[in-house]
Amino acid sequence: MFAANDKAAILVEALPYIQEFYGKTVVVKYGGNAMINEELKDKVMQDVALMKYVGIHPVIVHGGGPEITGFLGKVGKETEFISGLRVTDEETVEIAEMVLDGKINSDIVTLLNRRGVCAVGLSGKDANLIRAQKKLATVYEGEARKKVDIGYVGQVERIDTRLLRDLIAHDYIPVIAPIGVGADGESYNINADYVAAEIAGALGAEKLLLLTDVEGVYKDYEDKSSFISTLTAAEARRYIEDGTLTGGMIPKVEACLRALEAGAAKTHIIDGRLGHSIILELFTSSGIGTQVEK
Ligand SMILES: Nc1ncnc2c1ncn2[C@@H]1O[C@H](COP(=O)(O)OP(=O)(O)O)[C@@H](O)[C@H]1O
Ligand SMILES: CC(=O)N[C@@H](CCC(=O)OP(=O)(O)O)C(=O)O
Repeated sequence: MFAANDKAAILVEALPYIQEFYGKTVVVKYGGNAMINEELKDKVMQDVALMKYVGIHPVIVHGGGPEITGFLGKVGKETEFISGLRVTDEETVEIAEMVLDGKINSDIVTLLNRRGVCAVGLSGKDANLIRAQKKLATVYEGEARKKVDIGYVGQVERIDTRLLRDLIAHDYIPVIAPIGVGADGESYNINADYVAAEIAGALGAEKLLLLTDVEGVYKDYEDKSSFISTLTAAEARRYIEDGTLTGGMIPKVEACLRALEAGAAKTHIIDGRLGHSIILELFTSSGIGTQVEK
């Protein structure tokens, strides 16, 4: 265990960060692949509660890809991803909404509330929070790229932040499921990274933290010594085009770039498998993960 002086040093190390982030908004994207077990989930909830109690305004956007895949499997439906996005027919969007809004969102709200904060669950349909339209997937083939129709997959058209700002002003923690609403009331399945990015941008968040199941970004995914701690926008774009980044890392890095462009100050991709990764990133001088910069 730590000696008393070491314990005090840890708290004192956090002080400048607590001062810096006091009163600021931090958007946390909690991905399905980082929801590994109950113990780890509770550590995320503790981190969020701690943020709240030191005066930061946390906003949670969650995913749940693996759980959606599990439910689709139970009803005999195959899952296909194109460039990190789920191909979503009418039945799939219904199941995705049920799993994300009906199950995962409510589970997170319950866990957070048990940690002594007041969380409020929302889908993007509530108060028209997330207006969406159809998104086509981009497939990169060397120099060429093509657009593919993947069904009820949405892209954010507009975030209406009024409800979020009201909730934050009254000390509630918004917990948001990545379902958008179209012009005719139809539901769109949106990758949670993109939703988190738009929300972080619209709220002018101090930070966007994307929790995932890797340490961060690697130049060569097979070589763990090629870890990148800071990625510039130009490098990020090059790595998407040249295939350095594949699958779910594409929306994640794109989300960071979009959040920066839309008004967020800093973005980080961090390892959600590591207990207390949020407070390690926020309150220690070394930080963790990959920071994506403008
Ligand atoms: N260059 C890369 N560096 C790190 N991860 C990468 C890279 N290229 C692809 N990936 C993949 O991206 C995945 C993270 O995306 P994803 O599985 O969608 O996470 P989440 O469910 O947290 O949103 C990693 O598990 C890894 O397999
Ligand atoms: C269009 C699209 O791919 N939507 C995602 C939404 C959930 C999500 O983003 O979950 P993770 O953060 O756990 O990956 C999906 O259907 O899996």
